[in-house]
Amino acid sequence: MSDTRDEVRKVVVTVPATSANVGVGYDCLGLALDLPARFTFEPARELLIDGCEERFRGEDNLVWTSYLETCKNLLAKPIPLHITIDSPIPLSGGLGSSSTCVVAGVAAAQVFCGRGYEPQSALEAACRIEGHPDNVAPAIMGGLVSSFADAEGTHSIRFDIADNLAFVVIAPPYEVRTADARKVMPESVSTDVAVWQIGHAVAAVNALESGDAALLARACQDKLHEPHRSALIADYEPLRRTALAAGAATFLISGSGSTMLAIADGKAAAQRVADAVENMVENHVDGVWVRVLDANACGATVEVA
Ligand SMILES: Nc1ncnc2c1ncn2[C@@H]1O[C@H](COP(=O)(O)OP(=O)(O)OP(=O)(O)O)[C@@H](O)[C@H]1O
Ligand SMILES: N[C@@H](CCO)C(=O)O
Repeated sequence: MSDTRDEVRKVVVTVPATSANVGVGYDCLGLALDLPARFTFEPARELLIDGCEERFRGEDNLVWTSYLETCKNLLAKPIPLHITIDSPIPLSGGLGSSSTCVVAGVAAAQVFCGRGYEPQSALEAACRIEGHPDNVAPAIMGGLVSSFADAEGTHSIRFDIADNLAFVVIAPPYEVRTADARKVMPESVSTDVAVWQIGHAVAAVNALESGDAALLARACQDKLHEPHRSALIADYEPLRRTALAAGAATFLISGSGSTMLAIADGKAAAQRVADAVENMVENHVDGVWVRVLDANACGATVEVA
C-alpha cells in the first residue's frame, strides 16, 4: 500500500447542488444548479472538520468516509485532513447535499493519492458510494445528465441546458426521508404508464436542451412517482398552484423531496414565481427557502495548491 502524497498543501473542491428525476426521469435524469458547495482539504495531524453542523463533525462525516473509501480502493494509505465545509445547500433533502460531500471526498482522495482528479473514475466511485447516479453524475459533469446502468457499469450522457431557462428552488422547512419516499412507489406499473414516461422523458430532455418552455410544460407530466410522493409534502398543492399561476412552465418534486423545483422561461419570470411562493397569504409556508438559480454547466471543479 502506498502513502498518500503529503506534498499537496491544499485541495479545494467545488461541487454544485443538483436536482434528481426532473419529473419524468425517475432515477435516470438529474441537472446541476448554480448553487455550489466548497470543500477545502489540508493535511493535518488528525482529522478536523469545521464549517458544518456539530453533528456532522465526527469520523462518520460523509466527506471523510468517501475520502477513506476511495483511498482504500486506490490502495493508498489515507493521511489525516483538516476539512472545511462551506455549503449553502439546504439539508432538508432534494438538492443533492449528500452528493456534494461524496464527490468532494472522492476527488480529494484522488488528488492526495497522487492520481490527479479523474472525472470518469470519480463518477464510478461516487455512484458506488451514493448508490445511484442521478445526483452525482450532474454534480460532476454539470448540465443535464441521463444515466443508465448495465453489466458494464453506469453510463451517463450529458446535455447542455438552454440559457433562457431559470430554476426556482423551493425548500420547505421539513424533511422527507428518501427511504419513506421510495416506500410509496408502486412495485410495478402498466405498459401504458411505461410508454407515457418514455415519450415524455425524451421530450423533456429536448425541451430543456432547446429551451422550449411550452414543450417543457407538456413533457413534465410525471405518472410514475410524483402522484404517489406529492402527498408526503404537506405544502405541495398550494405551492404548485401558486407557482404555475405565477407563470412557471412546470413544477416538480426535486429528487425525493421535500424541495420542489419550478422552471420558468427567463429570470424575470422565475423571480415572479419566487415572489409569489414566498408571499403566499393563504397557505403561507413559514420558513420556506426560495432561490432563483441558473443551471450549472461545468460541474465539479478541483484546485490544487
Ligand atoms: N453541509 C454538510 N455537511 C456535512 N454533512 C452533510 C452536509 N450536507 C449533507 N451532508 C450529509 O448528507 C446527508 C444528507 O443526505 P440526504 O441524501 O438525506 O439529503 P440530500 O442529499 O440533501 O437529498 P437528495 O439526495 O434527495 O438530493 C446528511 O445527513 C449528512 O450526512
Ligand atoms: N432518484 C432518487 C433521488 C433521491 O436521492 C429518488 O427519487 O428516490
